[in-house]
Amino acid sequence: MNALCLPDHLAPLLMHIEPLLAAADKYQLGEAVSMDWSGSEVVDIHLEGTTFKVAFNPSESEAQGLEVRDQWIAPYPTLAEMQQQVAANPALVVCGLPTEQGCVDIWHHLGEARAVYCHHAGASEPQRAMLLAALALDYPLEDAVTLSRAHARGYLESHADGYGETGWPMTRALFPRPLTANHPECDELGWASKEVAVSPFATVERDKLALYPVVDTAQWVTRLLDLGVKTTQLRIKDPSEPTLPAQITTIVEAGKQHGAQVFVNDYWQLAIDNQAYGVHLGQEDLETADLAAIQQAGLRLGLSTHGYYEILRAAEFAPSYIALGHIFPTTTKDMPSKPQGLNRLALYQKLIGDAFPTVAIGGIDLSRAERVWRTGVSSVAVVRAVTQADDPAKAIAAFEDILVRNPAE
Ligand SMILES: Cc1ncc(COP(=O)(O)OP(=O)(O)O)c(N)n1
Ligand SMILES: Cc1ncsc1CCOP(=O)(O)O
Ligand SMILES: [Mg+2]
Repeated sequence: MNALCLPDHLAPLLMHIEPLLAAADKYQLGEAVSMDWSGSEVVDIHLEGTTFKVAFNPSESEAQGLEVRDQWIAPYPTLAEMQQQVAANPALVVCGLPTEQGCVDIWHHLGEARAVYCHHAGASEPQRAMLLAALALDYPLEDAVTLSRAHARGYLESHADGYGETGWPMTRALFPRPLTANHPECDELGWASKEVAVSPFATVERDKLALYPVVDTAQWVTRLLDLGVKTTQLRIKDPSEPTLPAQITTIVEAGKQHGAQVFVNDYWQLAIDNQAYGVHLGQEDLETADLAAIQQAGLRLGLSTHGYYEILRAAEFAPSYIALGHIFPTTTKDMPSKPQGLNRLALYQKLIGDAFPTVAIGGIDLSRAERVWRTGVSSVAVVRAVTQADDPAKAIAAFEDILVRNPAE
């Protein structure tokens, strides 16, 4: 069991944290969290044998663990200053930095600062409460910060007009927007972004997007197309594979002949050169791949995500689909993040709604497909469930029987 221990001076947060933990329990969003009192001046969070500390606005002598700055007195520091400070200090978390028209939350990610921005900050105690509850539920910091802003806004709205959300935040409009080059106010705010702005990507045909096998040879792709699969991906992880360019040429041609949506994983330049149907990229590719070139060449773009912040960040680039993973444990790929599980998946799907098609991936087999499909995702991507099936044709047919959308939906 995880534990969240509050110091006495934060006792007023209890009335906000308890309903959040109750909601997390109801939606089964993670391990149960027990509440306790901290012997120190700061918050202690115990997760699977590790403990870390969170301090709000600590003085230099108190600083230990995460240092959350959320109280601001004019004149406020500039966003550019705070971006630099957070980039240099992995422990610093900036919440609700006031700007001319809103507020910014900033945290450290691999030597850089990342941020979300919105026009209305919401209420501060619910914001702190969600930050702590989400950390105790083992959400990564970026998701805890993002959720905490959404909850702060939902809480305030619910008290202003009775229509907001006091429980777990679900409505996209409450969530802040990541500051990327695609945010219209990015330059005006003085946020230095590494990516370039890009127009929306070409769309996919949703009715061809139910089963999405991901395979590692062109031979597999052509075999799947012959079996009637309408969406698939070539995922060869060795960039020095000598047959890579030829395999990409083969699958692009085969996809066209079959009227299928064939994606190329990773190799966006070869995908453009071959006028592929689409390319699938990961989060780390967003800063290095030439997204504008992919978009201008008319290729579809699928993006991997692993939580709230990454979903919102991916949405800023208006991709052709958003992949959500990994849902269950997998042996196909080493994953730095934890499996999301079906309940978190259902909430991500609700957040995205109809804005983008979604693809669930990771550890999905025939026994789990129906429960995944019921969350409302647009597609189910599988590796082993097809490539290691005794009879892949039979497995594909069985998936297709499950992945059927009711026409009324
Ligand atoms: C449909 C789909 N979803 C997720 C992934 C994973 O992409 P990525 O995070 O870039 O990791 P690699 O596949 O490159 O190892 C995917 N390929 N397809
Ligand atoms: C490529 C990838 N990205 C996230 S999980 C995964 C592998 C999924 O493989 P499997 O369906 O065999 O678990
Ligand atoms: Mg990749």
